Amino acid sequence: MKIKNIYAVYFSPTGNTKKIACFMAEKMAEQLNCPHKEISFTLPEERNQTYTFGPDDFVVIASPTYAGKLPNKILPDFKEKLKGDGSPAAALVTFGNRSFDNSLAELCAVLEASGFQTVAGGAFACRHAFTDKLAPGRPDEADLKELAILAERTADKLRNTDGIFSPVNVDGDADAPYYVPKGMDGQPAKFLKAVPKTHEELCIRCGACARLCPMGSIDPEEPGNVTGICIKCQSCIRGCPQQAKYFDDPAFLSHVAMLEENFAEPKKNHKYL
Ligand SMILES: Cc1cc2nc3c(=O)[nH]c(=O)nc-3n(C[C@H](O)[C@H](O)[C@H](O)COP(=O)(O)O)c2cc1C
Repeated sequence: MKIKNIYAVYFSPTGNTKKIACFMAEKMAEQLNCPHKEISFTLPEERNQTYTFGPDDFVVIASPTYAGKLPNKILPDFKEKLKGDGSPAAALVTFGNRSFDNSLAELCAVLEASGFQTVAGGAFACRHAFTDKLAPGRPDEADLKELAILAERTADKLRNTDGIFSPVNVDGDADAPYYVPKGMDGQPAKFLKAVPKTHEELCIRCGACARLCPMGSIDPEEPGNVTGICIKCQSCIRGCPQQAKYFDDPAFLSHVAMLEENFAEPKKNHKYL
């Protein structure tokens, strides 16, 4: 089949998923000799509109893994705002070196239900949003090389098929429950209500945290005020030029310590065609 446009669509609060999605789209565009565009699905205003793709668009759709699945507060947008018309798609997830569990299976199921044909899938280990000690520096050159090969093989699959694909078969169960985060004591770590704090003496009121928050939950006038839901994505923490944001919730910190203790061994990427 002939592809006319390639899109990279990503939800990516701390940048890893964007990197993976855009790299795959760029490589696919080189392979198939067509233009590529990126669509960020990260900020509230970016998730307000519906994106509809045609049968000769190839769409790379990428999400981070949160608690072993797709981020639950973004799931409704993934389901309702992305529409395909038999559009071939690559489903990609990133994960922070613990496990992608069921996120890729869930993404594939959502895309198939929304009119996409999943022709390729991938789960790529990336630096954990919570800590630089898990998968530090990833995605690195070796990861991108693997992704380039996946792009090459996906392009071959598109060239050699008439436009009808059976859904890609990935690991995981789309209907499985969320992973329950544990603390250092092995017990569930309950930090659902934790919100980022602000070192007022460092904050220069630049508004970066408010602009970057995917939930629009930070008051731009008073960045110490969290006015809505916090999904713990770490966008404000990593995007603050003053390092003025932090989490001090004991259950959250205990979960991060548990991850650092038990999930430091580098994980491999998974690719599906
Ligand atoms: C709230 C939250 C939950 C996460 N849950 C998992 C998980 O279950 N397994 C895992 O390996 N990584 C997990 N991670 C790590 C992210 O999947 C990883 O850092 C991802 O690459 C972040 O994508 P981004 O840089 O595009 O924001 C989680 C991160 C956050 C913020």
